[in-house]
Amino acid sequence: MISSTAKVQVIGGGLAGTEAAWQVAQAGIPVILHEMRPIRTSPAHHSQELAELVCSNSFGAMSSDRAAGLLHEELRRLGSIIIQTADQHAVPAGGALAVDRGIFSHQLTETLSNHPLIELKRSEITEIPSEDIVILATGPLTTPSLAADLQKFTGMEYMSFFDAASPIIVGESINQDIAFLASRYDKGDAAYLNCPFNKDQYLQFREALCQAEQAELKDFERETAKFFEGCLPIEELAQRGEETMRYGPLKPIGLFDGRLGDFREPENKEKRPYAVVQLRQEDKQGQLWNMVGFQTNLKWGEQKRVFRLIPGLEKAEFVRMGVMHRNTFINSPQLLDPTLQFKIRPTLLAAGQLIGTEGYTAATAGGWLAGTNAARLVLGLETVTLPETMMMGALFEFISSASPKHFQPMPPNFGILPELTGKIRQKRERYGKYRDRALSDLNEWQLKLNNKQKNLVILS
Ligand SMILES: Cc1cc2nc3c(=O)[nH]c(=O)nc-3n(C[C@H](O)[C@H](O)[C@H](O)COP(=O)(O)OP(=O)(O)OC[C@H]3O[C@@H](n4cnc5c(N)ncnc54)[C@H](O)[C@@H]3O)c2cc1C
Repeated sequence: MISSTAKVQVIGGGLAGTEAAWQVAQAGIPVILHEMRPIRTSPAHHSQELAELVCSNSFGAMSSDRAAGLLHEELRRLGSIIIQTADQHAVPAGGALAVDRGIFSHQLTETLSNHPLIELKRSEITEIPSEDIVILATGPLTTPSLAADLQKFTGMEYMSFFDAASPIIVGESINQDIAFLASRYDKGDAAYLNCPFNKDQYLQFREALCQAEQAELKDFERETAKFFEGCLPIEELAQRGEETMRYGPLKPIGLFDGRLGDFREPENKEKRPYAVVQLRQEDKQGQLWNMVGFQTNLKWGEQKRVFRLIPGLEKAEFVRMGVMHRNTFINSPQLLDPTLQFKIRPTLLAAGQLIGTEGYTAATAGGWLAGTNAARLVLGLETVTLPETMMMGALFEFISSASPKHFQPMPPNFGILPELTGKIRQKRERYGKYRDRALSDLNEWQLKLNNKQKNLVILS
């Protein structure tokens, strides 16, 4: 039962919903945040904490000359609780903003639970509340009953693709006589554990991956199975060709075991690995490591058998196995305004992967915008779109990993500029131009936003 006194309700306590609820509360407005876990869990989540990171623990490149880094910086300046908390609990990740996921999510849960204007309710919402200002942030694994109600409300079919998560390994079970610490091109700290293959080992491993048994997809899923090109299962990559993994997650370039000498010395050339599996630190203590780019749909027993063929992982103990599942999203360009309000009901907003944005940082940016606009609706203020520079950041983060077909579901101004699809080099050049004026534009925009808000808060 939904309280009739609530002004704003946020459904879903993932990255988008957590950010959205915080922005509403920080604007001085009471908000109910509905999160179904642990009453009901999803196929990808493992805890009952808010803002759980379901696969990698990385928010992407940190540097503000990269799309993700620019978005981080913009969100930081806009008071994002997600980015602020990520900064506090960062772990070494060679130029990326990666976090200790357990502490990160736990602290966000505590922070939101202790906010006097946030009421955290642990229950599944099965219908879109008809009253109040509502933000839908239930993510790619929105429960079937709410999804059915949303479909009824919009009158539109969902879109979907398949996505997968990588396994996590106990650090002590990794053979560190074989695995070596290094970041690619020695950038930043030596933050990754790298498991090196020679050519024979690589070919055997690929063969085992191609032969391994996959978990069953349901019939209707098999028919429609479209993978997300930025997050392909490792066995799918293995099947695409002998070299595919070596140009993808097993890329050896820039990685050398310093214990073997200086990589610049010609006699050490043949000691360079043929392929490398990278492990990224999961927690501050370095007790857990996730397998970078090892999303998989193999049966769990097969994952253990095949991944233990990786040099250094012969005795690996897994605390989490890889999983694959269907992601659902709505046709945002048709349904939403760039303010993330539904065209047919402006008091209903949506954010996060449910609207087709991909990645932790883009979900956070959408949550920030939906929360800001929900607050502005309560305050009687005009709703806003993301500043152009931030849209560019969102766009570029999104396209750096997505295939063109996934642009479609993004709302018009939240990262869709059709002329920018494809052609990575061209995108990068254009991005450079935007980056240069990004942060100063943001300051101006923020000032305008604050002034408007201040005036109206005083008036109301
Ligand atoms: C398996 C998988 C792997 C991924 N890997 C990565 C990655 O490595 N890096 C990256 O940047 N991005 C990754 N993504 C994408 C990224 O997770 C999402 O973009 C981001 O988490 C989306 O945030 P969100 O808030 O929209 O959804 P979520 O984080 O999924 O949050 C939605 C929340 O809503 C809750 N919920 C659902 N239905 C209901 C309901 N009816 N009532 C109440 N609560 C409900 C869920 O329990 C959940 O807590 C991955 C996604 C998946 C699914």
